[in-house]
Amino acid sequence: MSPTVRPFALDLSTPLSTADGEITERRGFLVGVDDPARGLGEATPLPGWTESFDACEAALRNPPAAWDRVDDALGDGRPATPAARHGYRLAVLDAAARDEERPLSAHLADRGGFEAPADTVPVNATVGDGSVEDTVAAAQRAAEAGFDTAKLKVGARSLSTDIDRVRAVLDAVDLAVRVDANGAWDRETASEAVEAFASFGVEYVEQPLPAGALSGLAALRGRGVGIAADESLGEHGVGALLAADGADVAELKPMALGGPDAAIDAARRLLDTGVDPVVTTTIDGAVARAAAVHVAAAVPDVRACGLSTGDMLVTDLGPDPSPTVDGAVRVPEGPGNVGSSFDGCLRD
Ligand SMILES: O=C(O)CCC(=O)c1ccccc1C(=O)O
Ligand SMILES: [Mg+2]
Repeated sequence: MSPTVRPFALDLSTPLSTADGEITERRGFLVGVDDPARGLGEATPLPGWTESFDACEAALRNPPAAWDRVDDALGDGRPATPAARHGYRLAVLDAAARDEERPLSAHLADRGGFEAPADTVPVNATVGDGSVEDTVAAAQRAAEAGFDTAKLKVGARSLSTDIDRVRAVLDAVDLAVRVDANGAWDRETASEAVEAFASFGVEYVEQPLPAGALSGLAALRGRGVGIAADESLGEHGVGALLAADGADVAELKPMALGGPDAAIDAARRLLDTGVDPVVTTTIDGAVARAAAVHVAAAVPDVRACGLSTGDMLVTDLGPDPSPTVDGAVRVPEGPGNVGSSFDGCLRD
């Protein structure tokens, strides 16, 4: 049966500025199914990372039969419409967990063969591109709010300016710092960046090279700073990333991978191969953020995740089910993804 599909649009209070452009608004769909219970999902496409808004809607209105073959969430790489699959599969998984009267995190932990899920997940503050002064000010606010880790967007300015930004933050605040270049650098610049950031004790450098450069990423490893894959994972899939030995850390975005189940299956394979998964949103609404928190909670001893993104939105789909307190998010207690707090949101 086709799911119920309702569009929404959410503005960001300040655009998130990255080397790959600015994110200013998020448009997507709430998705409802009622088998075996009432389940709610969210599909929030981010073109470049997922299909377009229109392709997402078309897929949701006519869901491919393959989405119901639940044992193969990863398929042979990226699904054609990952955000639509996410919305649909989240609704189905929510319904299943509600039927089992347990939180989605417990359902997902079982699926991954993991122990009992965590109650809280450590998170990083997300700091967009900006001047040295603005970057330090944002890092100071993060430290005061209780974060232990900040992720700084780099790659939009010259490397020497980014190095100044990172050094200024490390001098000003007591935070672990990771940086995300969103694929901006060529091999030579990436090599220089890795050398500099290793000498500062940066935790990891995310996507220093364009998505296609798996062997380039592999060549940057072992130089004193971690290498994280993000866009590369979306483009090539977990199997190819592992085969290339491309990363120490892999960013799992359930919305871009095709669902919470796909993200858990990816986490399982990464952990089995010694790569650390980090779970992040694509700046989603409250329903998909909560689902990403459940995914992260199911991953044993997960590193700080990119899940503290709700504050970037001016309005949201409802009350925040997983607010950030002291650098961690609380996992919604369920049952299902967000308990009963969004019940009725698809009714007129
Ligand atoms: O990881 C985070 O801190 C937040 C998520 C984030 O940075 C992001 C959000 C939307 C699109 C791409 C990215 C990214 O990690 O590159
Ligand atoms: Mg990234």
